[in-house]
Amino acid sequence: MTAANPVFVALDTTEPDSAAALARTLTGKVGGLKVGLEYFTANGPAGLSAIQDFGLPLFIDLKLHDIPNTVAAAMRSVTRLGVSITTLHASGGAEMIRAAADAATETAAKYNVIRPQVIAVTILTSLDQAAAEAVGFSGAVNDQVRRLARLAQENGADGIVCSPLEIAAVRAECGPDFTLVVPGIRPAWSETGDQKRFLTPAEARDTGADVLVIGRPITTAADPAAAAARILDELGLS
Ligand SMILES: O=c1ccn([C@@H]2O[C@H](COP(=O)(O)O)[C@@H](O)[C@H]2O)c(=O)[nH]1
Repeated sequence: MTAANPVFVALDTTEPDSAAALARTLTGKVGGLKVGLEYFTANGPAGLSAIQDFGLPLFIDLKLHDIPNTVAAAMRSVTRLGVSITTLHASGGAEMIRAAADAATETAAKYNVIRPQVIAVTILTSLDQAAAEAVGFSGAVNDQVRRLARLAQENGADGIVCSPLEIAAVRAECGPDFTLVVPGIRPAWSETGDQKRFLTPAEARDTGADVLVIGRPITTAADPAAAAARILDELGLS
């Protein structure tokens, strides 16, 4: 039996037609679709209609970060969209994470919709050690990510976003059932761009990532379907 495809493609565009075209061409080659701030601020919830008929789980990466009351209210709205995964920032604190997780649970039950996995972003993969220190994360990034992962887990988050470099530390801290969503994925043949903490798809998967978030190596390739197929091949899933 073929293992489940862990690749969620990041459809970072403002255009529903472009997102739908990519989703169409990548169906069968990716395990899920992710849209984030770029898409959601341009199109709102209505924009999801362009990508929800491909039979693939949807991940809305909103990285909520505000006071608990505000984030809980936003999480109620996100939950009603019926998506599989959504995000908030772990640095919003224990009370904020707990309020969001509870809001997702209550809203899913009330409207009989799928409860999204509530996933806490630890330290953005675009930050290297120096940049993380400059925003106040003192000490090794690895240790700070592990600390935030524990905070998220203790307050009801289903998992975290971390870079591939922290997977082993977080697994050791949080156990096998905590979902690790991992961007900062760069095949050896792709450009790194603004990602500072990255590994290849196979390295990240083999270290224990559950979800591999991959955008530009696929979406800006001359042939996105071929790029996705090449990644699947490297993962031994083709
Ligand atoms: O720490 C984080 C959190 C989220 N992301 C998101 O993942 C994708 C990565 O896209 P690439 O084109 O493969 O770099 C993008 O949507 C980010 O918003 C992240 O990269 N790092």
